[in-house]
Amino acid sequence: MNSTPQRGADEVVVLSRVRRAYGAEHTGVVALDGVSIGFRRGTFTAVMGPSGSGKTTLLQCAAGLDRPTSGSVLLDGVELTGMSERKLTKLRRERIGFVFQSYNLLPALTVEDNVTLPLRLASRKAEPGSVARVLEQVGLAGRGKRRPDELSGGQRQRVAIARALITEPAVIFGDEPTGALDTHTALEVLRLLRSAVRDGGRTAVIVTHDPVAASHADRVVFLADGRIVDEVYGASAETIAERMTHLGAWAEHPAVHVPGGSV
Ligand SMILES: Nc1ncnc2c1ncn2[C@@H]1O[C@H](COP(=O)(O)OP(=O)(O)OP(=O)(O)O)[C@@H](O)[C@H]1O
Repeated sequence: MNSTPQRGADEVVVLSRVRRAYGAEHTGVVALDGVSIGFRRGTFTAVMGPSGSGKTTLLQCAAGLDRPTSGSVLLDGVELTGMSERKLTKLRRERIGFVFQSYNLLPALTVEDNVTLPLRLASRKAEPGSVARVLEQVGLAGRGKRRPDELSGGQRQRVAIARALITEPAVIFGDEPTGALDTHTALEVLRLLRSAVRDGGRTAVIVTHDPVAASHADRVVFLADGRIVDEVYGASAETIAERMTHLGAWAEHPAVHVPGGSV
Protein backbone atom coordinates (compact mmCIF):
# COMPACT_ATOMS: atom_id res chain seq x y z
CA MET A 1 0.00 0.00 0.00
CA ASN A 2 2.14 2.82 -1.28
CA SER A 3 -0.53 5.21 -2.47
CA THR A 4 -0.74 8.52 -0.63
CA PRO A 5 -4.23 8.99 0.84
CA GLN A 6 -5.91 12.33 0.14
CA ARG A 7 -6.58 14.81 2.90
CA GLY A 8 -10.22 15.07 3.86
CA ALA A 9 -12.95 15.49 6.41
CA ASP A 10 -12.08 12.20 8.12
CA GLU A 11 -8.91 13.70 9.58
CA VAL A 12 -9.29 13.65 13.35
CA VAL A 13 -6.30 15.92 14.02
CA VAL A 14 -5.22 18.68 11.66
CA LEU A 15 -2.22 20.93 12.20
CA SER A 16 -1.93 23.93 9.90
CA ARG A 17 1.28 25.96 9.65
CA VAL A 18 2.17 25.19 13.24
CA ARG A 19 5.22 27.04 14.47
CA ARG A 20 6.63 26.60 17.97
CA ALA A 21 9.54 28.81 18.93
CA TYR A 22 11.33 29.07 22.24
CA GLY A 23 13.23 32.14 23.41
CA ALA A 24 13.93 35.33 21.47
CA GLU A 25 12.97 35.59 17.78
CA HIS A 26 16.52 35.69 16.39
CA THR A 27 18.50 33.77 18.99
CA GLY A 28 15.92 31.22 20.17
CA VAL A 29 15.10 27.70 18.98
CA VAL A 30 12.42 26.96 16.39
CA ALA A 31 11.15 23.50 17.41
CA LEU A 32 8.41 23.41 14.75
CA ASP A 33 8.77 25.50 11.63
CA GLY A 34 5.39 25.74 9.90
CA VAL A 35 4.20 22.14 10.12
CA SER A 36 0.98 21.21 8.31
CA ILE A 37 -0.28 17.65 8.64
CA GLY A 38 -3.49 15.69 9.14
CA PHE A 39 -4.08 12.35 10.88
CA ARG A 40 -6.97 10.33 9.48
CA ARG A 41 -9.46 8.52 11.70
CA GLY A 42 -8.69 4.83 12.10
CA THR A 43 -5.02 5.12 11.15
CA PHE A 44 -1.74 4.50 12.96
CA THR A 45 1.07 7.02 12.34
CA ALA A 46 4.65 6.97 13.58
CA VAL A 47 6.66 10.21 13.78
CA MET A 48 10.42 9.82 13.37
CA GLY A 49 13.41 12.10 13.06
CA PRO A 50 16.78 12.91 14.60
CA SER A 51 17.05 13.99 18.23
CA GLY A 52 15.86 17.58 18.56
CA SER A 53 13.95 17.53 15.25
CA GLY A 54 10.66 18.45 16.98
CA LYS A 55 8.86 15.10 17.40
CA THR A 56 7.77 15.57 21.01
CA THR A 57 6.84 19.19 20.34
CA LEU A 58 4.68 18.07 17.41
CA LEU A 59 2.93 15.48 19.58
CA GLN A 60 2.42 17.93 22.43
CA CYS A 61 1.02 20.65 20.18
CA ALA A 62 -1.31 18.11 18.50
CA ALA A 63 -2.50 16.92 21.92
CA GLY A 64 -3.08 20.37 23.40
CA LEU A 65 -0.29 19.88 25.95
CA ASP A 66 1.76 22.67 24.41
CA ARG A 67 0.61 25.83 22.65
CA PRO A 68 1.99 26.71 19.21
CA THR A 69 3.53 30.16 18.79
CA SER A 70 1.36 30.45 15.66
CA GLY A 71 -0.77 28.25 13.44
CA SER A 72 -3.82 26.14 14.12
CA VAL A 73 -4.57 22.73 15.65
CA LEU A 74 -7.99 21.13 15.10
CA LEU A 75 -8.97 18.09 17.14
CA ASP A 76 -12.19 16.42 16.03
CA GLY A 77 -13.17 19.71 14.43
CA VAL A 78 -12.45 21.77 17.57
CA GLU A 79 -9.82 24.53 17.39
CA LEU A 80 -7.37 24.10 20.28
CA THR A 81 -5.33 27.26 19.83
CA GLY A 82 -6.75 30.06 21.94
CA MET A 83 -8.80 27.67 24.06
CA SER A 84 -8.76 28.36 27.82
CA GLU A 85 -6.61 26.06 29.97
CA ARG A 86 -9.73 24.75 31.73
CA LYS A 87 -11.46 23.79 28.46
CA LEU A 88 -8.26 22.32 27.09
CA THR A 89 -7.84 20.12 30.17
CA LYS A 90 -11.45 18.91 29.86
CA LEU A 91 -11.02 18.18 26.16
CA ARG A 92 -7.76 16.28 26.78
CA ARG A 93 -9.43 14.15 29.46
CA GLU A 94 -12.39 13.32 27.26
CA ARG A 95 -10.98 13.09 23.76
CA ILE A 96 -7.31 12.14 24.07
CA GLY A 97 -5.46 9.11 25.41
CA PHE A 98 -1.76 9.24 26.32
CA VAL A 99 0.86 6.54 26.55
CA PHE A 100 4.35 7.56 27.71
CA GLN A 101 7.67 5.73 27.75
CA SER A 102 7.65 5.79 31.56
CA TYR A 103 4.06 4.41 31.89
CA ASN A 104 3.08 7.19 34.35
CA LEU A 105 0.95 4.92 36.53
CA LEU A 106 0.12 5.83 40.11
CA PRO A 107 1.87 3.21 42.28
CA ALA A 108 -0.58 3.47 45.20
CA LEU A 109 -3.59 2.65 42.99
CA THR A 110 -4.66 -0.78 41.77
CA VAL A 111 -4.60 -1.56 38.06
CA GLU A 112 -8.37 -0.99 37.90
CA ASP A 113 -8.14 2.35 39.68
CA ASN A 114 -5.31 3.46 37.39
CA VAL A 115 -7.38 2.51 34.34
CA THR A 116 -10.49 4.36 35.52
CA LEU A 117 -8.60 7.46 36.70
CA PRO A 118 -9.32 9.51 33.54
CA LEU A 119 -13.04 8.81 34.00
CA ARG A 120 -12.97 9.88 37.64
CA LEU A 121 -11.04 13.04 36.73
CA ALA A 122 -13.77 13.80 34.21
CA SER A 123 -16.47 13.02 36.83
CA ARG A 124 -17.66 10.11 34.73
CA LYS A 125 -18.52 6.60 35.86
CA ALA A 126 -17.24 3.51 34.09
CA GLU A 127 -19.95 1.75 32.05
CA PRO A 128 -20.77 -1.61 33.68
CA GLY A 129 -18.32 -4.21 32.42
CA SER A 130 -16.16 -1.68 30.57
CA VAL A 131 -13.13 -2.01 32.87
CA ALA A 132 -13.13 -5.82 32.62
CA ARG A 133 -13.54 -5.50 28.84
CA VAL A 134 -10.64 -3.12 28.37
CA LEU A 135 -8.39 -5.17 30.69
CA GLU A 136 -9.21 -8.26 28.66
CA GLN A 137 -8.50 -6.35 25.47
CA VAL A 138 -4.97 -5.57 26.68
CA GLY A 139 -4.39 -9.10 27.98
CA LEU A 140 -4.71 -8.28 31.69
CA ALA A 141 -7.99 -10.03 32.52
CA GLY A 142 -8.11 -10.88 36.23
CA ARG A 143 -5.21 -8.53 37.12
CA GLY A 144 -7.38 -5.54 38.09
CA LYS A 145 -6.63 -5.77 41.81
CA ARG A 146 -2.84 -5.85 41.37
CA ARG A 147 -0.63 -2.83 41.88
CA PRO A 148 1.81 -1.54 39.24
CA ASP A 149 4.90 -2.72 41.16
CA GLU A 150 3.60 -6.30 40.92
CA LEU A 151 3.65 -6.09 37.12
CA SER A 152 6.35 -6.34 34.44
CA GLY A 153 7.24 -3.35 32.26
CA GLY A 154 5.17 -4.69 29.38
CA GLN A 155 2.19 -5.28 31.65
CA ARG A 156 2.50 -1.75 33.05
CA GLN A 157 2.47 -0.33 29.56
CA ARG A 158 -0.63 -2.41 28.82
CA VAL A 159 -2.29 -0.84 31.88
CA ALA A 160 -1.34 2.56 30.44
CA ILE A 161 -2.92 1.56 27.10
CA ALA A 162 -6.08 0.37 28.90
CA ARG A 163 -6.16 3.74 30.69
CA ALA A 164 -5.83 5.48 27.33
CA LEU A 165 -8.63 3.38 25.80
CA ILE A 166 -11.19 3.60 28.63
CA THR A 167 -12.50 7.04 27.62
CA GLU A 168 -12.87 5.91 23.97
CA PRO A 169 -10.70 8.85 22.87
CA ALA A 170 -10.65 10.39 19.41
CA VAL A 171 -6.90 9.82 19.31
CA ILE A 172 -4.19 8.06 21.31
CA PHE A 173 -0.79 9.75 21.43
CA GLY A 174 2.30 7.79 22.43
CA ASP A 175 5.71 9.34 23.14
CA GLU A 176 8.21 6.49 22.76
CA PRO A 177 5.67 3.99 24.13
CA THR A 178 8.03 1.08 23.54
CA GLY A 179 11.24 2.94 24.47
CA ALA A 180 11.65 1.19 27.83
CA LEU A 181 10.65 -2.30 26.68
CA ASP A 182 12.61 -5.28 25.36
CA THR A 183 12.06 -6.30 21.74
CA HIS A 184 9.52 -9.01 22.44
CA THR A 185 7.45 -6.93 24.87
CA ALA A 186 7.64 -3.92 22.56
CA LEU A 187 6.17 -6.07 19.79
CA GLU A 188 3.22 -7.05 22.00
CA VAL A 189 2.52 -3.40 22.86
CA LEU A 190 2.71 -2.38 19.19
CA ARG A 191 0.32 -5.19 18.22
CA LEU A 192 -2.04 -3.94 20.88
CA LEU A 193 -1.97 -0.41 19.52
CA ARG A 194 -2.35 -1.80 16.01
CA SER A 195 -5.44 -3.79 17.01
CA ALA A 196 -6.94 -0.79 18.87
CA VAL A 197 -6.71 1.00 15.52
CA ARG A 198 -7.73 -1.83 13.19
CA ASP A 199 -10.37 -3.57 15.32
CA GLY A 200 -11.35 -0.75 17.69
CA GLY A 201 -11.42 2.03 15.08
CA ARG A 202 -9.13 4.23 17.20
CA THR A 203 -6.53 6.66 15.80
CA ALA A 204 -2.96 6.43 17.07
CA VAL A 205 0.05 8.70 16.66
CA ILE A 206 3.36 7.68 18.22
CA VAL A 207 6.84 9.13 18.34
CA THR A 208 9.59 6.54 18.05
CA HIS A 209 13.28 6.22 17.29
CA ASP A 210 12.90 2.58 16.31
CA PRO A 211 12.33 1.69 12.62
CA VAL A 212 10.92 -1.71 13.67
CA ALA A 213 8.33 -0.04 15.90
CA ALA A 214 7.53 2.47 13.14
CA SER A 215 6.99 -0.36 10.63
CA HIS A 216 3.85 -1.34 12.59
CA ALA A 217 2.27 1.99 11.63
CA ASP A 218 0.31 2.63 8.43
CA ARG A 219 2.31 5.77 7.82
CA VAL A 220 5.66 7.12 8.94
CA VAL A 221 6.27 10.87 8.97
CA PHE A 222 9.85 12.15 9.08
CA LEU A 223 10.83 15.40 10.74
CA ALA A 224 14.12 17.26 10.43
CA ASP A 225 14.83 20.69 11.90
CA GLY A 226 11.18 21.22 12.80
CA ARG A 227 9.83 20.47 9.33
CA ILE A 228 8.16 17.47 7.73
CA VAL A 229 10.62 16.34 5.10
CA ASP A 230 9.31 12.93 4.06
CA GLU A 231 6.68 10.27 4.65
CA VAL A 232 6.11 6.64 3.70
CA TYR A 233 3.10 4.34 3.79
CA GLY A 234 3.15 0.67 4.74
CA ALA A 235 6.95 0.62 4.73
CA SER A 236 9.24 -2.10 6.05
CA ALA A 237 11.70 -1.45 8.89
CA GLU A 238 14.52 -1.55 6.30
CA THR A 239 12.91 1.13 4.13
CA ILE A 240 12.24 3.29 7.19
CA ALA A 241 15.82 2.90 8.46
CA GLU A 242 17.12 3.82 5.02
CA ARG A 243 14.95 6.99 4.91
CA MET A 244 16.23 7.90 8.36
CA THR A 245 19.82 7.85 7.15
CA HIS A 246 18.83 10.31 4.40
CA LEU A 247 17.51 12.76 6.98
CA GLY A 248 21.09 13.45 8.01
CA ALA A 249 21.83 14.44 4.42
CA TRP A 250 18.74 16.64 4.38
CA ALA A 251 19.86 18.46 7.52
CA GLU A 252 23.21 19.22 5.85
CA HIS A 253 21.71 20.30 2.51
CA PRO A 254 18.10 21.34 3.15
CA ALA A 255 17.93 23.47 -0.01
CA VAL A 256 18.34 20.51 -2.35
CA HIS A 257 15.72 18.26 -0.74
CA VAL A 258 12.17 18.11 -2.05
CA PRO A 259 9.86 16.94 0.75
CA GLY A 260 7.84 13.80 0.21
CA GLY A 261 4.67 15.79 -0.32
CA SER A 262 2.87 15.32 2.98
CA VAL A 263 0.51 18.25 2.67
N1 LIG B 1 10.95 24.00 26.86
C1 LIG B 1 11.88 24.22 25.92
N2 LIG B 1 12.66 25.30 25.95
C2 LIG B 1 13.58 25.54 25.01
N3 LIG B 1 13.82 24.71 23.95
C3 LIG B 1 13.07 23.61 23.88
C4 LIG B 1 12.07 23.28 24.84
N4 LIG B 1 11.48 22.10 24.47
C5 LIG B 1 12.12 21.72 23.36
N5 LIG B 1 13.05 22.60 22.99
C6 LIG B 1 13.93 22.52 21.81
O1 LIG B 1 13.12 22.31 20.68
C7 LIG B 1 13.74 21.41 19.78
C8 LIG B 1 12.81 20.22 19.51
O2 LIG B 1 12.67 19.47 20.73
P1 LIG B 1 11.83 18.13 20.80
O3 LIG B 1 11.90 17.63 22.20
O4 LIG B 1 10.49 18.35 20.21
O5 LIG B 1 12.67 17.18 19.82
P2 LIG B 1 12.59 15.60 19.64
O6 LIG B 1 12.69 15.34 18.19
O7 LIG B 1 11.41 15.05 20.37
O8 LIG B 1 13.94 15.16 20.35
P3 LIG B 1 14.34 13.77 21.08
O9 LIG B 1 14.29 12.71 20.02
O10 LIG B 1 15.75 14.03 21.56
O11 LIG B 1 13.37 13.55 22.20
C9 LIG B 1 15.06 21.02 20.41
O12 LIG B 1 16.07 21.86 19.87
C10 LIG B 1 14.86 21.32 21.87
O13 LIG B 1 16.07 21.62 22.51
